[in-house]
Amino acid sequence: MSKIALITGATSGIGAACAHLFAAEGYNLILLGRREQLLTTIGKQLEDKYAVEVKRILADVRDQEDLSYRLETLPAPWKKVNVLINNAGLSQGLDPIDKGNTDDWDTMIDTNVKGLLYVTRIVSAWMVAQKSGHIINIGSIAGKEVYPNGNVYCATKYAVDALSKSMRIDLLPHGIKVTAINPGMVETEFSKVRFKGDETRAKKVYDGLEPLAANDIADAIWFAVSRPAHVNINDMLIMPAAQATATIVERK
Ligand SMILES: NC(=O)C1=CN([C@@H]2O[C@H](COP(=O)(O)OP(=O)(O)OC[C@H]3O[C@@H](n4cnc5c(N)ncnc54)[C@H](OP(=O)(O)O)[C@@H]3O)[C@@H](O)[C@H]2O)C=CC1
Ligand SMILES: CC(=O)[C@H](N)C(=O)O
Repeated sequence: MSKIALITGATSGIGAACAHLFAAEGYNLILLGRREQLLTTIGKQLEDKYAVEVKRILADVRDQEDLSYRLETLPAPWKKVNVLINNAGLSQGLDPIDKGNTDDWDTMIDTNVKGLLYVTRIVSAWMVAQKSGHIINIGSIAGKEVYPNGNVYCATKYAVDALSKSMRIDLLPHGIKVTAINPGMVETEFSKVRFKGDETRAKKVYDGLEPLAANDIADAIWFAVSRPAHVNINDMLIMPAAQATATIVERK
């Protein structure tokens, strides 16, 4: 059987770009997300174009019981996952701490931290059993430096940074690589989700500069995954040329 990549949040943005790139490289895919129509369409496109096999998992990473059931009931050959891309994540709201919406906080913590942990708990155990694997965690520049009103989103990405470092230690004896990929501004559905569907506000984030595209991050992930067996890329911080820090950008 070909190699297998499991990608969470595969229905848009960085996750969908990874699905295309890994399929083009001949990987069979397990695609996970909540939007069934997109999972179906993307899966079919990749099967037709690249003659790879695709399993779709319609799941919310916050729902531990359902997620566990769906992963654990995969047929045994599909549990031989070579690459796990922990990409599902989101930001909701951009408010000072005294005005934040606590439901948004719960959503971000439950998705970006607890969801990532639930998936990793299961898939890392499969990797330990097979004594190989590569886990890619999608962090952020927001996990390297905080920015005004980023508070809880930044905290979740700092947690991802800490988890990447500690997973690397825990999984070292088992021959499993862990890579943290930390993007700056990437134009995806990210800002639309952050601003709850306000397309005008979302577009403004990228006004006057060329942001990264989802493919730029997929390329970086592929670079990390395609290194020789003795090489691990621990951490990458990738920003548009027009971005210097989380908040300092050059707009024309
Ligand atoms: N775009 C950017 O500027 C940056 C993004 N990032 C990170 O990159 C990752 C991907 O985001 P990006 O591609 O930009 O944004 P998108 O909004 O385009 O993609 C997010 C993906 O996550 C999935 N997702 C969200 N919540 C859940 C959930 N509860 N269960 C399962 N899947 C979920 C969505 O699928 P569905 O709705 O179908 O469930 C979607 O496929 C995130 O972790 C984000 O924090 C980091 C730095 C910068
Ligand atoms: C500051 C960034 O680049 C990031 N996309 C975010 O909004 O957190």
